[in-house]
Amino acid sequence: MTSTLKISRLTKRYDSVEALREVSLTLEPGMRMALLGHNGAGKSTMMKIILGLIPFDGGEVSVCGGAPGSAASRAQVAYLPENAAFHPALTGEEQIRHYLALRGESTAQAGELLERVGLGHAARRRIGTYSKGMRQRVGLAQTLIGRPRLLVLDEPTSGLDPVSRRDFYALLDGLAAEGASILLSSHALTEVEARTDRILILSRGRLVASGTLPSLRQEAALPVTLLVTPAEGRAKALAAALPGATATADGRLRLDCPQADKLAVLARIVTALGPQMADLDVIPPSLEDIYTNFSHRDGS
Ligand SMILES: Nc1ncnc2c1ncn2[C@@H]1O[C@H](COP(=O)(O)OP(=O)(O)OP(=O)(O)O)[C@@H](O)[C@H]1O
Repeated sequence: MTSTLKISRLTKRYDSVEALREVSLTLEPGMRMALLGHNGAGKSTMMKIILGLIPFDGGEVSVCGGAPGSAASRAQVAYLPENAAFHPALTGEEQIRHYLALRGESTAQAGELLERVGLGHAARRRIGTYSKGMRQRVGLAQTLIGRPRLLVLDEPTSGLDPVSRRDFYALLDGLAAEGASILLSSHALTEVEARTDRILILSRGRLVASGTLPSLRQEAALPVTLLVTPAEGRAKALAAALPGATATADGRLRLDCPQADKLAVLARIVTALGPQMADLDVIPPSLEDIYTNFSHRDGS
């Protein structure tokens, strides 16, 4: 299987700023990858290099088998900038027809593309009357032109409401299922946690973590939280039996334990204290916890 994107030991400097330092990653067909990092971590720089918009200083980059910015790779890559700007006087359909013409594609597909992103009903309205979410969908429709193999999306859901975000990710899921690779940057960790397959964390230009969520959880070795709800009238007895636990505002008991001890601790609690409990929740570390952990390891 040919990787859609292969980057090895990529380094980029802007004068005195080292924006990327020896960053490596591989993106396979059908994979949805999230690029996370603080402001100035190097995410946009990496995207611009992939698109062939700026040169780099060291390492190798192969985009759909070609050099970034080459005609072959450009034909297979789509890009959605964070704040895509469109002509307010054009209708959604006119704008997409324009992009189709630029790409040498049949303009007759405009309606279908807008339908796909949920804008069929507004296709003939001027973009100047669209909401931010609707404009973002025009941008997404534009990225679908020519069935790209790689979609590079810079904070694609910023400013979208929860339902629009869910619809947006559902669309990405469909594209990935058809074999497209997706690289997106985001600061919205909760949605990334649920809707991507691989996570990269950049900090000050260096890749501080990369992998699936379970593998990053393991690597971070953060504790698992057990939340125990006492049975009626058993709160005091339960608190006494769990001396390491702290009381939460909603009357539950919180116990943190190392991931490796989770099953043993659970077995012990359930066997010894089962009748005193009304419920027990096991909460793994969130992507936010993991992100914070790796970012702090880097000293930032
Ligand atoms: N044209 C430029 N000239 C000089 N320095 C630059 C230039 N573009 C980016 N930088 C610097 O390179 C570093 C990485 O910037 P980049 O825009 O890639 O970060 P980012 O992760 O996309 O940040 P954000 O989340 O804020 O969009 C920053 O220190 C930034 O100031």
